Amino acid sequence: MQLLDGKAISSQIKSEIKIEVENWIAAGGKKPHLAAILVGQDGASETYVASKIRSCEEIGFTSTLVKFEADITEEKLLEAVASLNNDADVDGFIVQLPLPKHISENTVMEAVDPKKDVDGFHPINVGRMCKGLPAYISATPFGILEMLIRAGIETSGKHCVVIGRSQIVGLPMSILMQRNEYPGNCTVTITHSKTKNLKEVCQTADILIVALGRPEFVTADYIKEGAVVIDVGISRVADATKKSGFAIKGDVNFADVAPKSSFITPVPGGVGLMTICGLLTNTLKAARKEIYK
Ligand SMILES: NC(=O)C1=CN([C@@H]2O[C@H](COP(=O)(O)OP(=O)(O)OC[C@H]3O[C@@H](n4cnc5c(N)ncnc54)[C@H](OP(=O)(O)O)[C@@H]3O)[C@@H](O)[C@H]2O)C=CC1
Ligand SMILES: Nc1nc(=O)c2c([nH]1)NC[C@@H]1CN(c3ccc(C(=O)N[C@@H](CCC(=O)O)C(=O)O)cc3)C=[N+]21
Repeated sequence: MQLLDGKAISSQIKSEIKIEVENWIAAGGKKPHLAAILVGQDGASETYVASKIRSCEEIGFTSTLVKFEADITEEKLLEAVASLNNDADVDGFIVQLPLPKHISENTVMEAVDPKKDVDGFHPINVGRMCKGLPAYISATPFGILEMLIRAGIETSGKHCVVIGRSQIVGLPMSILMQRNEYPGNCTVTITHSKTKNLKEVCQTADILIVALGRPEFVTADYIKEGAVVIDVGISRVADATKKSGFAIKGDVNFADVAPKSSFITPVPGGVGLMTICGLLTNTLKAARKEIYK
């Protein structure tokens, strides 16, 4: 078993981005500026925001957090989106998901200017990604691809099973893993809550990507000997021994699964840190106008 160490890989990527930023600024470019809108309280989102702000400071980006109470109207939220769209200093921004039930996530995602959509959630970016055109690739799938590349994991001809079909992780991940390029060329199976015999399907995976949002759901009996296991899950679970009162758990029971895997990501210290790198990379691309002029 080899650990896919998100901490080591992400700190390498961040130091590379930091140099890029310094060169960009030395050449007269402006400091990249990433903003986030956070509505209400969600454990995974708060974890993400805290981690993102720290990273922006480390690599020399400006970061802004815009916070609203959970009872904000959709109209007011759309106004906030429009104001970031029109703010010339902001290169890219994200609206943290999930949003409260009374707000349509699709309406909000479509309101974000595709040029500033560093989450890659706007239909234009999703469509361009599907067609293999230059696009912002959502940060988590992007981070996972980067991890596979940096660990030199072979993907061609492998069976990749993805648990979860969400717009933010499962779906884009599945599309990327089947593309005719490295990392990709997998035979992909997308699974979800209506999938029958999930365990048996997972047992045929050479690469298993787990994003369902249930702490420690995947156990050793789901795993083929030697599989690559990518754990995307982030859940806060009550833990009285921690100062914060909670521990962060993935969707994979690490202790159980690790001995059977060839490569495995830990949580924390795995995919989450790579997501941040994906977001920072997209923001640098936005500042340098690499995808859209
Ligand atoms: N590390 C990181 O950077 C990130 C972590 N996350 C974390 O990843 C997890 C998943 O997030 P997200 O994709 O947004 O979650 P969603 O809740 O949007 O999607 C979950 C998916 O899992 C499927 N699912 C739920 N229960 C089961 C089950 N018992 N068996 C099979 N499939 C099931 C759902 O099926 P159906 O479609 O039928 O409902 C759905 O497709 C969460 O813990 C989240 O916090 C998310 C983003 C980034
Ligand atoms: N519009 C939008 N885009 C997202 O990409 C998005 C979102 N909304 N909503 C919430 C989920 C969750 N998510 C995380 C990303 C990184 C960490 C992360 O950095 N985790 C670290 C730190 C954990 C810790 O603080 O201990 C780790 O796993 O090691 C966590 C969670 C992005 N998401």
